[in-house]
Amino acid sequence: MIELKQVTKKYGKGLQTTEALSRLDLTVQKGEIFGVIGHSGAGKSTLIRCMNLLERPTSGEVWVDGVDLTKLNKQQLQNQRRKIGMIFQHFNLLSSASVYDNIAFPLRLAHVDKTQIAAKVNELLQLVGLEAHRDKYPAQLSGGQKQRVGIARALASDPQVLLCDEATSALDPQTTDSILKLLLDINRKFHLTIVLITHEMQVIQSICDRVAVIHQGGIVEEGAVTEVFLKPQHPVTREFILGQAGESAQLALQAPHDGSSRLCKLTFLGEKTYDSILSRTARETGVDFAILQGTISKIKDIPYGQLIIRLEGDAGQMEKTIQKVKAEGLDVEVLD
Ligand SMILES: Nc1ncnc2c1ncn2[C@@H]1O[C@H](COP(=O)(O)OP(=O)(O)OP(=O)(O)O)[C@@H](O)[C@H]1O
Repeated sequence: MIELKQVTKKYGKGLQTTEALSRLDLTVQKGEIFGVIGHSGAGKSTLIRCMNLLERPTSGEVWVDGVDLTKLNKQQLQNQRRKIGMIFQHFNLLSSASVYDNIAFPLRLAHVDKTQIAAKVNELLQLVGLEAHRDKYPAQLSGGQKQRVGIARALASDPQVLLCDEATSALDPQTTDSILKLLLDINRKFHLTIVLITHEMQVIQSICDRVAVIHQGGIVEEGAVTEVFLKPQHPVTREFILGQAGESAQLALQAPHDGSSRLCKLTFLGEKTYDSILSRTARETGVDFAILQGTISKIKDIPYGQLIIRLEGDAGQMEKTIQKVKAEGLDVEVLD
């Protein structure tokens, strides 16, 4: 659906040049929710703004729905952009226009007739749950309501892609959840491809199917959220995930432990999350275990659990335990 090929973006000239993106390749599939995560200055905003040519890449190609946007003239680009909606961290609403008029704005620009506009805006107001607020002005709305207007406006021209530029970063956690839920509903209802950028792993974990980690203008890790989240490879990805698990994982690793014990991290995914594989296996092999840290959560709607345990007992039996739980489908990382 979206393909970036060897995209480089440089800002400034001569000695003042900053290379925000360096020969970056990225593919987003139709209908998926794709997240890009990275620290401040990594190139996230530049990347998402290159996807609709709000920023024109210095070199490289940007393909959306089979068309290379970088090759289009102004009129062709304008037409193609109707397929790509965008929402922003600070909403970018027209402050002197009502909720209704903000949503109607792109339709009026496209010379859609009045009756059709009314029908479409009413439908969108209902979709985002703002029917009761249609005549209010942005200043009279909460942050979450403003973002709902932003979403409705972005959907007015029935786009195939929705780009979300830090869309929940200005919102409190509860409002963030409600906006993420709305994005997920829209994705499922309309099979809309969604690309979002964020610096919060929680956002990726809640709604994304795939994720790319961006660092210094390049993608350092990419894959299904379950893969990247549960088995992070790159140090930057590990930082994001460890940042989330917080202090408790660090404390677990400091537990007393010697040659006659092994520290292991077990990952349970899907239905296995609720299975008693560990105690069953330990009973069979006769080893003991201490649970040092545990998490249970969801990645989108897939449950997962992670345990840091200390196995204690005969070396051979500890090894047998590890092999058995692996054979039962758990992922085991021997930490020490
Ligand atoms: N208009 C600009 N002119 C010059 N340099 C820029 C411009 N926009 C971005 N940059 C630089 O490009 C790099 C990437 O910036 P970008 O805004 O894409 O990162 P980001 O990951 O979105 O950061 P943040 O999370 O802080 O918004 C940074 O070094 C930034 O200073």
